[in-house]
Amino acid sequence: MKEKGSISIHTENIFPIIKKFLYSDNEIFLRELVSNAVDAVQKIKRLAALGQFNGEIGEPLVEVAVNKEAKTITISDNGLGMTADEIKKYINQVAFSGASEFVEKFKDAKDANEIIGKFGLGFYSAFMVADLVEIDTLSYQENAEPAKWVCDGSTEFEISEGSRSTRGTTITLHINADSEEFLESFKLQEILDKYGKFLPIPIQFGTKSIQEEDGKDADGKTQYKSVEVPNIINTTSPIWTKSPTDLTDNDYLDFYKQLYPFAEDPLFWIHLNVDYPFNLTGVLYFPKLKDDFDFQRNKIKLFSRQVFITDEVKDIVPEFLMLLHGVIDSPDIPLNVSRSFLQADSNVKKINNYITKKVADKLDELFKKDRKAYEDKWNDIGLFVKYGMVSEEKFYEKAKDFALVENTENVFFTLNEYKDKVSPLQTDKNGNVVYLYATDPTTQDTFIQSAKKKDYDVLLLNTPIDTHFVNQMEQKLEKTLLKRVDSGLADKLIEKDEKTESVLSEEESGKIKALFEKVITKPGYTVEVEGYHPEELPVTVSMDEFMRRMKDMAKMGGGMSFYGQMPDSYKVSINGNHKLISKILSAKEQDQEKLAQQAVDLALLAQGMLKGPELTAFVSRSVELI
Ligand SMILES: Nc1ncnc2c1ncn2[C@@H]1O[C@H](COP(=O)(O)OP(=O)(O)OP(=O)(O)O)[C@@H](O)[C@H]1O
Repeated sequence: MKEKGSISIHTENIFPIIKKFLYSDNEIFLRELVSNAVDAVQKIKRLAALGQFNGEIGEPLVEVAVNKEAKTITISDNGLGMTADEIKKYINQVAFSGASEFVEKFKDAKDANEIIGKFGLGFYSAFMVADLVEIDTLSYQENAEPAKWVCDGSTEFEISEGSRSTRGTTITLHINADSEEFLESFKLQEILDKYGKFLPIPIQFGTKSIQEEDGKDADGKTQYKSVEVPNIINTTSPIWTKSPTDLTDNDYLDFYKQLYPFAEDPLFWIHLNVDYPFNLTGVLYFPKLKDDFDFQRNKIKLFSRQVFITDEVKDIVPEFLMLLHGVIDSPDIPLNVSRSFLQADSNVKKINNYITKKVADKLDELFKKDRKAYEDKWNDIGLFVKYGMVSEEKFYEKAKDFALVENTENVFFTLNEYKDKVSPLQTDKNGNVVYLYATDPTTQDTFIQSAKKKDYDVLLLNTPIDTHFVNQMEQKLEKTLLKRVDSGLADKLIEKDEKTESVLSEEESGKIKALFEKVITKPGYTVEVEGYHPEELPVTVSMDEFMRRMKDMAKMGGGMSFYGQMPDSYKVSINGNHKLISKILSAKEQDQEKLAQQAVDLALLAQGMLKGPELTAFVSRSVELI
């Protein structure tokens, strides 16, 4: 048997094109060939199970070997093998209509995956690293003859009698000069670890030495000897392929360590398992939110039938869950196609919804089962939950029942509980319930205390996501306003019908206003004199809630850049009923300004806004006044 022929495509030579486009990702050749080998072994097992193959299957095995001298890498399997006709059918008839279309379509392609998957070119990725590829194969079929296929990367191939005497396939790659790095064992080991750690068939790569017991010495101590054993690089049944009922917490924790050896133990996990309307299994872990660096490094890994594909899971996993860790395995995700396709793919949307729902269900379960434990974890999971609530409507609907808010006394409430708690005292004259919140309890302490004096409650909303969360709550919760505790005096924040009358006459108010306007020389400050409770602060400086929020959003890149550019504007509220104000009014003319200045500086100081030369001037004026 000897035959020559042309690979059926219309243009001369696709391989230089493949090489050119695929070069950046060339390590995936090993993923493609090893997964073909795994498929072949799984197929023979299936044929045997179906009674269509009655011979010995033997121990399923895929072997990867490298020969540095000969500059070859071989991938052998004891799978179903191919006949010469099958080689012609599966290997030669490259599944695309023409190289010209191919070139046209993918001239801008950056990602090898895009091309390989689209055209069923897995096997041809071998030519990214080899300038000669051989297939030596013996089919499982009765009386099959071994066949050999050789191709040098042109469209010419040669089929002849093969040399394999046992069922299966050996692919030999003659590595090209540019790809000699792949002849290093450590490099191959690294690639195998990356893509093949959880393949379902044992993958052997050389041997390794282990210590084995070897009798006892004269003193009765156990002796050891070193023995060479096959180096199997993978775990064939990773936990996500098992049923949750067969797994213990330790199994999940061990697996987590295997995935992320340097990460701290996760908080909890979710086992995903669905087979309709799409196939998906996996385990998602909620990590502890300690180290930003870990987030960047440890990502969800995406597998397709236990072959690692990528850890770029954007579009498949909802964005707010990208901070989770773990694995997702689905043969239904079109892994090899372009991003725009992914976004439009309905399976991907369903998967996205499914994961969102599972995560919500799990959180709901934890919340209901052990509220205390859930609260203890809130600092870590709150970020996911809030992020999810602001970014996914469907998630909000579920999460509103188990999302927590924490007040400045570190007590947790659900949104409904909080509403019930504060409604009686914190409803304003228009029927709006006003939630007060602090973003920085240390610098906002004066205002928190002033709110507490009125028995108002203050929430702690001090994480980066809270700026958005505050807006979200205001939009979603009926007749509810959120005001940062330092955006005005408590009396002003929650306006009630009963008004404290100012003890100052109109003339006195005007005098005070003019005096303070004179001492405040900075632009953007407006002065207002009103009658608040005498116990309230004499002078407060605040920024309007709306303006400050918009500016915060602009800072975070929330698309409010218009507000970001507006100059800062502050309101100086003078409490006409405070005795300090009466004192200023009755002070000697020359002292009035000094006292007013001092009162303003104290207000700025309380807000952490008094800095530099102004702070220095304040200190020396204080000394003088004492
Ligand atoms: N080791 C092997 N043993 C038996 N058949 C093989 C082997 N490698 C490849 N084949 C056959 O060649 C075909 C083409 O392989 P190729 O990798 O190009 O595409 P694929 O595996 O069908 O798709 P893809 O790799 O893109 O997912 C396979 O479908 C299979 O029938």
